[in-house]
Amino acid sequence: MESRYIGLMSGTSLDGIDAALIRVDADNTVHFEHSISAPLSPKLRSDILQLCGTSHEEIELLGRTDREIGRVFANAALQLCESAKLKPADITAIGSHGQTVRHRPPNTDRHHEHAFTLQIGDPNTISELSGITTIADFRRRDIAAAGQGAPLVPAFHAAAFRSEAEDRVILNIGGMANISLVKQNGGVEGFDTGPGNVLMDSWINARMQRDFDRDGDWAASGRINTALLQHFLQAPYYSQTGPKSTGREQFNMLTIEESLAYFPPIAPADVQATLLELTARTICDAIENASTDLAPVFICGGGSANLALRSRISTLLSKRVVSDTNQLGIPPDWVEAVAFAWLAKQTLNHLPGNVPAVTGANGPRILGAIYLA
Ligand SMILES: Nc1ncnc2c1ncn2[C@@H]1O[C@H](COP(=O)(O)OP(=O)(O)OP(=O)(O)O)[C@@H](O)[C@H]1O
Ligand SMILES: CC(=O)N[C@H]1[C@@H]2OC[C@@H](O2)[C@@H](O)[C@@H]1O[C@H](C)C(=O)O
Repeated sequence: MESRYIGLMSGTSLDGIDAALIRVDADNTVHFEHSISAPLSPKLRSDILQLCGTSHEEIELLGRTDREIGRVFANAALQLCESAKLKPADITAIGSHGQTVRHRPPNTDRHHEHAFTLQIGDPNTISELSGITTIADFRRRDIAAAGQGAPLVPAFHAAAFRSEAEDRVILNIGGMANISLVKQNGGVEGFDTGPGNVLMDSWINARMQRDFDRDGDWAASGRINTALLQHFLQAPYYSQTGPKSTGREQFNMLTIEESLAYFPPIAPADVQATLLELTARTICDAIENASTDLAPVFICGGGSANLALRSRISTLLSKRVVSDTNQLGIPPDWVEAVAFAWLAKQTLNHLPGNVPAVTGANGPRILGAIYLA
């Protein structure tokens, strides 16, 4: 029997809520059917940013924002149903990623007993207001099993994008960037490579009050500062081996400013050009190390629309075919939300959603909790 799921995602970039509708056939084939994006109000965006920072936090703001995100996520799900001419009763479940406000995975200075990750967007509220069973809190079970809690999309990439003819690299460029190496033999590897759009977004926001550098035009107008690039590349994250995951805690405006303090003033456009080069280089180095047999690369996430970044990635990976997930049937902007719709299906069917080889968890785990309608 076929069933329908909704995936709700608000990522590190804070550019809005992505809501995607999938249909899953009796043979488990996933079809991307419909999508909408819903904005975050300036007030909610600024509250979330405050919670992502390490100062001025308070339980009141956390509790209030958790409920507010629950409300806007529920509305996004209802709007998606309306737009797809479906009733809430037609949807088996929502998979809600929520909004990450802190990600402290286990790593060299934090053992798994002290690791935690926090995604907010109250699933009780989503279930109550939408009338749709909601599955949420996907990452914390993996952390409890000594995993990174991220990235979680590799299991979906393997289920949806595997080819029997070739290995494939799926590159997601969101706020952070992550790769999945989907092997033709059924295996999958993956990790966060480091910054995706987050550093370029932060810099243009600080200097030009724009949310992002459209098409990478500003970066393309500047020149790469080699010394600054080398300085950025020394961040320990890039040379760490996986399992590894990261977030705004490690890559943010403060980390840019700390590096700039070592140098005489650098033209802002040159800084942007250098940040784009850093992003492209760290992504491509990670791909070359993970996949030595020139597997083709399929890009997804908002960064796939950054023409200058895409062109630089294609140049650095010139021996490979680089395209995007449109070639695989899902438009780049919707892969993450679709992945959380699919993860909801996994949980509802008591199937694991993590890949222990990716996250480092002690074993496969059924992720999240179910909030019945
Ligand atoms: N035309 C464009 N030119 C340049 N950058 C773009 C363009 N369109 C989108 N982007 C970038 O994509 C970002 C949004 O990407 P996306 O929605 O994948 O992020 P996200 O949901 O926060 O992802 P994640 O959860 O993986 O961090 C924007 O902040 C911007 O940097
Ligand atoms: C903690 C968290 O929210 N991480 C996100 C973020 O955005 C990209 C990268 O960092 C990845 O680790 C993850 O998202 C995707 C959806 C994942 O879990 O696969």
